[in-house]
Amino acid sequence: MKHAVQLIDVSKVYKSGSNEWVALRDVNLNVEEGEFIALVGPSGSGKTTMLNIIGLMDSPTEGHVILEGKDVTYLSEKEKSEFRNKYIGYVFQSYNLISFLTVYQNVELPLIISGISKKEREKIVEEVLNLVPGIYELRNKKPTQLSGGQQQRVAIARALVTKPKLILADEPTANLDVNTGKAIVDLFKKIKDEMGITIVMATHDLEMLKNCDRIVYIRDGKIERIEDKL
Ligand SMILES: Nc1ncnc2c1ncn2[C@@H]1O[C@H](COP(=O)(O)OP(=O)(O)OP(=O)(O)O)[C@@H](O)[C@H]1O
Repeated sequence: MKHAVQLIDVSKVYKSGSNEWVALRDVNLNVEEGEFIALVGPSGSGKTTMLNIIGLMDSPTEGHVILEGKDVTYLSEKEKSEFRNKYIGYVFQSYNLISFLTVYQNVELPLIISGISKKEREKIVEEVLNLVPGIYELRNKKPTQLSGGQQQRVAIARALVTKPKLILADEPTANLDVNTGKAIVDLFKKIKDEMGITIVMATHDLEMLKNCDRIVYIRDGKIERIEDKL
């Protein structure tokens, strides 16, 4: 099976003045296409740094990032941004929706950035609003009028609208109560099983962990162990 993501000897050192902080050290990881990987580790262990490096939002200090079989470590900022728009969807803990845009406009935005025509955008946004349960009827509302679970479903719709091959998610259920969180877990299950999208997610949510394929335990910037789920 083809690898969706490969990290080869990846290290990340943050420098501020004369201080250095090693956030990742010699990380090696292969993620297969269609796989759901959960990153688990204590606060400050390097999960977000790893997601940012896989998502081309941050560069490694050493090592290589291979996405879709292509070494993307040294692409220019413009090339990285094109790659991100085409290939990757992001879901954050705090939803990161734009407050002055409606649900519809939030979901539409990545398509505007990708230069898709208005007619085509209408078709795709309609499709995605129907694909994610319970948000079509909210399409004219603003994010502040929605519950946390509804906002997260809109954020997931926004991540799906460009038909990414990879979804990166950082603690997507951390701000939600158990029942609302379960709807998000079901949605990620659907994204994996029905859409075949590769998922890499930092999470401590037990319901989410039940649905992933492998759990990668991270401590002090290193992969401590990888657990296969049966
Ligand atoms: N821009 C930065 N500059 C300096 N240090 C940073 C920066 N970003 C992260 N770090 C440090 O790198 C380490 C790893 O941070 P990271 O956010 O990846 O951890 P995490 O596992 O995602 O933690 P949490 O679960 O709390 O979000 C932390 O010690 C953090 O303080």
